[in-house]
Amino acid sequence: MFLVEQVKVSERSPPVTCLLHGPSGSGKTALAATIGIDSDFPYIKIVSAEAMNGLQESKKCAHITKVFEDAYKSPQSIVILDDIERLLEYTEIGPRFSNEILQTLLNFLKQSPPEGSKLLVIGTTSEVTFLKAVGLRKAFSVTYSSPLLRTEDANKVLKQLNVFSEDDIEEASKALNDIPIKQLYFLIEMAARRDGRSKETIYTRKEKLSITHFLDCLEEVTEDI
Ligand SMILES: Nc1ncnc2c1ncn2[C@@H]1O[C@H](COP(=O)(O)OP(=O)(O)OP(=O)(O)O)[C@@H](O)[C@H]1O
Repeated sequence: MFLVEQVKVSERSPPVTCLLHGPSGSGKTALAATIGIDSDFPYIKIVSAEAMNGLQESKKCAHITKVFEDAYKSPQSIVILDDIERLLEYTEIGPRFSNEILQTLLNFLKQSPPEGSKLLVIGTTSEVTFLKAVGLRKAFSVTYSSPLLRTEDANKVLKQLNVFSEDDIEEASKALNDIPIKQLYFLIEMAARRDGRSKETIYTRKEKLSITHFLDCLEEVTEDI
């Protein structure tokens, strides 16, 4: 929430910009959304590849422009640029991306909002090297790396979720290291299915998850990688 406070006290200047980078599924979008929800800003908008699906390049630029222009009408706003590499239509093979969308984003990251309007831009990416190569990374004033879960982090998440018995929480977390939080949820849900239970039953803590099934699922998923 430091970022939100920084926007509130900022004088008229370029927008406060923060890039969250890290592996896919490590919680970047969730963190950006939480910052938006916890702020009391009247305008919060997520620009995502899903929302622009099927649009031509020029229409995508127009969509992004509209989001920023609407933000400028609000005294305090947050624009989340989710999965920037996907917004830029980046493909590793080639590599290819949309220069028109890149220039549109660079323009809004550098441009000062009009007087009376304060803006926080949060970008997320799993492809920070690509962003660096096209000059987008340095357009953000702050960068934050979203980490994988280590054993002690997994332990905290499992304690909160409370899907295992106490002893099993310790055993499960010892088996986990350096995994994205999304993969932890995936494993829990996979183990629940194998147990013949719905994920709702597990998450609502009506029944505990079998550690044996969980560890089997972990082994299978790790083998697949
Ligand atoms: N702090 C958290 N506590 C609980 N669940 C979380 C947390 N952060 C993320 N999650 C969950 O983990 C999953 C993945 O999170 P998210 O989509 O934010 O990752 P991401 O890094 O943006 O992934 P991608 O790069 O693939 O878009 C989501 O289902 C989300 O609800």
